[in-house]
Amino acid sequence: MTISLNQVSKRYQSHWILKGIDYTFEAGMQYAILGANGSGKSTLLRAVAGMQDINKGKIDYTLNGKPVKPEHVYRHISYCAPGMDLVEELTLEEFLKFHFSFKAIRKGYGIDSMIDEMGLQQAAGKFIHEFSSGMKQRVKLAQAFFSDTPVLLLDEPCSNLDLAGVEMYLQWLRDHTAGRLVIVASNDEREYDGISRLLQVTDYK
Ligand SMILES: Nc1ncnc2c1ncn2[C@@H]1O[C@H](COP(=O)(O)OP(=O)(O)OP(=O)(O)O)[C@@H](O)[C@H]1O
Repeated sequence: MTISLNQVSKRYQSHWILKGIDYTFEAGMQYAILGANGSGKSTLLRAVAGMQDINKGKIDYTLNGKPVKPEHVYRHISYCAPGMDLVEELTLEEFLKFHFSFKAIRKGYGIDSMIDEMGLQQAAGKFIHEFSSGMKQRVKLAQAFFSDTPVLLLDEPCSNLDLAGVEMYLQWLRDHTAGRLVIVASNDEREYDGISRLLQVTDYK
């Protein structure tokens, strides 16, 4: 999917956070959105995901040369952010089965092999409300990476991860992104290792 931003601007109350963004995220490419705390990275990523209204401008989505209606965009996007909720009353296995009853799973993977990749075999039957913050972050990353979508949007993907978790993330970034549009919002260099297309939100103030 290609996502084109045309003069996209966003304000909260009277304060403009982003102004006049003209930028195209090309299908199959990897990008990082960079900027200081509070500069608007998460806001921009949510707008790209169709989850955040904008005050000016337009965002166009094209899949295999055909326009996608904004109300259908969510079907093609996987999104992961620290603030997003998991269904904590479910066990890990139940949660993954629930999530992947709505979104197709990437070819060659099943619930068990995914839990293996997450390094959470011992926690498969445990309730998510009993997980640590780093374990929850692994689950959030997995439900995004292993969904069979052409777009992967990752906000601060290494939040709460230990070193092994960061390695797991970087491995997934190498293994599960071929042919997908990947956009990482970050101010941690490890999170966009190897990504050369960088968008600075401070250029749009
Ligand atoms: N719902 C909201 N209502 C009012 N202001 C908001 C809202 N959400 C974000 N903001 C403000 O918009 C600005 C950008 O926030 P945003 O979360 O996009 O920044 P960020 O670059 O992702 O920050 P960080 O690196 O700390 O995650 C901040 O000043 C924030 O206070």
